[in-house]
Amino acid sequence: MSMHEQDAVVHFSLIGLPGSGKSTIGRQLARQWHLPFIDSDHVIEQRLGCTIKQYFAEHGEAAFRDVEQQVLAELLAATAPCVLSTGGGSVLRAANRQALQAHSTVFYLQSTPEDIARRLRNDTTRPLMQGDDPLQRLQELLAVREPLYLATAHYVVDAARQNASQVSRKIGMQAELAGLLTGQGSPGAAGD
Ligand SMILES: Nc1ncnc2c1ncn2[C@@H]1O[C@H](COP(=O)(O)OP(=O)(O)OP(=O)(O)O)[C@@H](O)[C@H]1O
Ligand SMILES: O=C(O)C1=C[C@@H](O)[C@@H](O)[C@H](O)C1
Ligand SMILES: [Mg+2]
Repeated sequence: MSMHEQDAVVHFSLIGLPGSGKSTIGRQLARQWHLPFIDSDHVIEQRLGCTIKQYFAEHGEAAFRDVEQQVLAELLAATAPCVLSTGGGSVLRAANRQALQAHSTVFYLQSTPEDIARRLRNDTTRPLMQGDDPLQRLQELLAVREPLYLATAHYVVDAARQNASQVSRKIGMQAELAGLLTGQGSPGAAGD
């Protein structure tokens, strides 16, 4: 889909595997671009009144995906532009893929399971990462999701073996080159 097919209010959204840096980099971009930062996982937890991990344990993944779809639709329909970091599984539902593409410029943070597993080796918060073999889990997730991330993204960003600031800078340059930042304040002015 080309940019002119999108609605007038265009958010910037980040998609990618759990641990690929969506929340970290989204926060940095929002600061650079003087836009509000919204993390859909955070909004979901506020709405649920518990952590996503607890909700998964009590209600299962399908119930979580229903809430996620509802929250994403609401956030993407909002009239003020923002930087939106999504949950790692946001692309699993076609309705989410369509909403993300139609209402935002989508950046896929493409990383490797090896990189992410190293980064998350001490993490205990991500429900899908708590098995015996997180690397294998990430490889399985990538096999299912990579085609969906690629089909949803307007831009694919190589985020492997680079720190978050490097990735943010790269996205900033890409957005500037593509003329996506008109009216968004001065990119890079806030530093990173
Ligand atoms: N490019 C990077 N290089 C090194 N560490 C990073 C990078 N991006 C993020 N991190 C670190 O990796 C961890 C996971 O990052 P983050 O929480 O931003 O991922 P996420 O994509 O939002 O994950 P989730 O889908 O589970 O919400 C954090 O500790 C963060 O500081
Ligand atoms: O990859 C996933 O399916 C998930 C990633 C997190 O961001 C959360 O949205 C939740 O833990 C599910
Ligand atoms: Mg996150």
